[in-house]
Amino acid sequence: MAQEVKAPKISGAPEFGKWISPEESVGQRLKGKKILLTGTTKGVGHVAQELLCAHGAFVCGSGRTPGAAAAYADELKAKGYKAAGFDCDLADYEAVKKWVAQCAELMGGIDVVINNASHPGMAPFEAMDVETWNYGIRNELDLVYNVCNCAWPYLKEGNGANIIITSSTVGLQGSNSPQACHAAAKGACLALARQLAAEGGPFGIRCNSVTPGLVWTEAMANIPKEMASGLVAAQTTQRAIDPIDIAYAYLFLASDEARQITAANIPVDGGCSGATTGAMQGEIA
Ligand SMILES: NC(=O)C1=CN([C@@H]2O[C@H](COP(=O)(O)OP(=O)(O)OC[C@H]3O[C@@H](n4cnc5c(N)ncnc54)[C@H](O)[C@@H]3O)[C@@H](O)[C@H]2O)C=CC1
Ligand SMILES: C[C@H](CCC(=O)O)[C@H]1CC[C@H]2[C@@H]3[C@H](O)C[C@@H]4CC(=O)CC[C@]4(C)[C@H]3CC[C@]12C
Repeated sequence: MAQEVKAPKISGAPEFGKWISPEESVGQRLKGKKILLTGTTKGVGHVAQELLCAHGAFVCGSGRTPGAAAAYADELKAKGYKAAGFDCDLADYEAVKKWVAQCAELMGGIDVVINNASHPGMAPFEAMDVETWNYGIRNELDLVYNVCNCAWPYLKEGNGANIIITSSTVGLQGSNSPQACHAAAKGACLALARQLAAEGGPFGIRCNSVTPGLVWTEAMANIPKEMASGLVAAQTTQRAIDPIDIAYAYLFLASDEARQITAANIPVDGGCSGATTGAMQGEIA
């Protein structure tokens, strides 16, 4: 049964005035922000949790390996940052509801939700069985619904509230990698981000997406060298994308610097989605 929706927060004449001044923002771009960040035990999320903490945020992370997210958060706390980490299978709605409530209680609310965690089901389409498809939808799309739906009531009370959904260049364009489910789920993430921006606007909630190209995380270490150079050659920047490049996009979109940016997508793909170098993208088996 759908719950009753409270009246929108914003109506009537615009309020003019400054939220931040340039000197105030130096080194404190996320001062006081309370951030939920999914998937912090490795890859982009691991780098992003430290970067966002370093810019003044309190960041609560999550992981599937028991104890891993908490252990990493302890390392960040030892550096003087405000961080926490909990075990949570984000594909399990009830587990997410508990995780979100735990984090909201710990931080005293939630201002930002960054849907970074994801795990694709990969196979050539003709060989993609229903289990692989359902696994990918559960772990690339359903988990975004779970986290955003559970966090929504807290965001309505948040300060400069916003959601970031991490998609992929494959959500924008097909590729020669065997990833039909990954493409479908990441394309749906783009549509969901625009819709949540529309429904969140009256409640002061922004929503944006990020579409990374190939990011050189630990998981990519065993990609054959000729394939790796093929993938980078397809980027106009001709430089491998580092996990921190995605984390910088999170930092900007989460901050009040992006207060007038919503329903937007930021490609962090070395130029792949906007221009071609003529070089072929290598196929990732
Ligand atoms: N690495 C790449 O080349 C690209 C990555 N992306 C996207 O960027 C985001 C981050 O990617 P990476 O850091 O490379 O991923 P990763 O595989 O290194 O890390 C993903 C994290 O999410 C967690 N996770 C996955 N499913 C989960 C679940 N059901 N419950 C709890 N935790 C779960 C994993 O345990 C892991 O900690 C993902 O959304 C990915 O789809 C998009 C395009 C390219
Ligand atoms: C094989 C990777 C998943 C490994 C795993 O965790 O099981 C895929 C994770 C992200 C994918 C890449 C991403 O979607 C961006 C690129 C999209 C594109 O157009 C070319 C293929 C990608 C490099 C794509 C390849 C598969 C991943 C690395």
